[in-house]
Amino acid sequence: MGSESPLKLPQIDFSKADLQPGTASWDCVRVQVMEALGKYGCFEAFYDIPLQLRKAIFDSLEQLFDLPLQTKMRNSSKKPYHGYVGQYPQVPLFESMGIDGANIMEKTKSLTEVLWPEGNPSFCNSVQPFAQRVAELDIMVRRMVLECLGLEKYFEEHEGSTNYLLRVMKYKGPQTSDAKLGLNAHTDKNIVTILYQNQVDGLEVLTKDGEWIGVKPSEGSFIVMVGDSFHAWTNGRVYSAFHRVMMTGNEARYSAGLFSIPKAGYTIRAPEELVDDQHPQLYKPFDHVAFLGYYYTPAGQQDQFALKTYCGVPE
Ligand SMILES: O=C(O)CCC(=O)C(=O)O
Ligand SMILES: [Fe+2]
Repeated sequence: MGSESPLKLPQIDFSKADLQPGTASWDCVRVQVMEALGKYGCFEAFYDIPLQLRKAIFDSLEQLFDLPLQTKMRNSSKKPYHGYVGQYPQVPLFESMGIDGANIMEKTKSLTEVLWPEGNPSFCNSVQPFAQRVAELDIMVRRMVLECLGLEKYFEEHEGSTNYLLRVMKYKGPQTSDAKLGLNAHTDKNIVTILYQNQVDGLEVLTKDGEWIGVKPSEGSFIVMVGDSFHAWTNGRVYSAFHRVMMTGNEARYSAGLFSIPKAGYTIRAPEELVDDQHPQLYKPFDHVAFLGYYYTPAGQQDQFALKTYCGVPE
């Protein structure tokens, strides 16, 4: 089925002022989160970000992608997919820039200086607060999942084991009403991804039943999505969904994804509480950086089930 499918992602309201652990509204949201992430691997979150910041972030993205290619390419990184990525013949509409540690002002500032040696305070002053605010949502979601699994004792370890990468994307409009591939179908490899987009839709999510849902977030809402590492850590209790971007029309789509990513040296291992006869262990413990070593080989890039190939436990 195409993106005309009437299916919709679950919508969850995080905009209540008192959404704190231990409150009745927290417990109510947490049940919805667990249900959505178990079933779809993602949901739409209503979450307040000041209107001014929302506008500023898209102004910053436009400025960034309008820079000359040579300038954008100055953001190179040893870590795969953390620097500038684009100009791929298979996905000609797509380009993306990684902002490693975007929630930390020093880090965002140093990338800003690479791109704009003359300075660009409005860029840091939109990107850093945006990433910080979205990181708070990431933490809430992860805490809720751990609580639902009765594993809150692991929360601090879990929280301390990740870094944030803000990856911002531009997809050119294909100038046609035929849907063109913006980004290949994939599952994210990290813990949790939180996506925010402008008014141009294009994201599609594959359900467990094999139907593509066209995602049409309301203005100002976010898409929260589980990555393979969280799926593995929970021994499958949360699902990591395939998703892709399909583009039509003339307008450019801008999106920003905050990725929580396991730190190098942290072994992802499902806690013993989550492994039993009904729930046999799905993956052997693995190091995320080593796994990416496989994923970014030519074979890994062709492999839709890279994590399973890399460390899946045979049934
Ligand atoms: O642009 C989007 O909405 C999706 C991007 C995405 O899936 C990714 O960067 O992993
Ligand atoms: Fe993705």
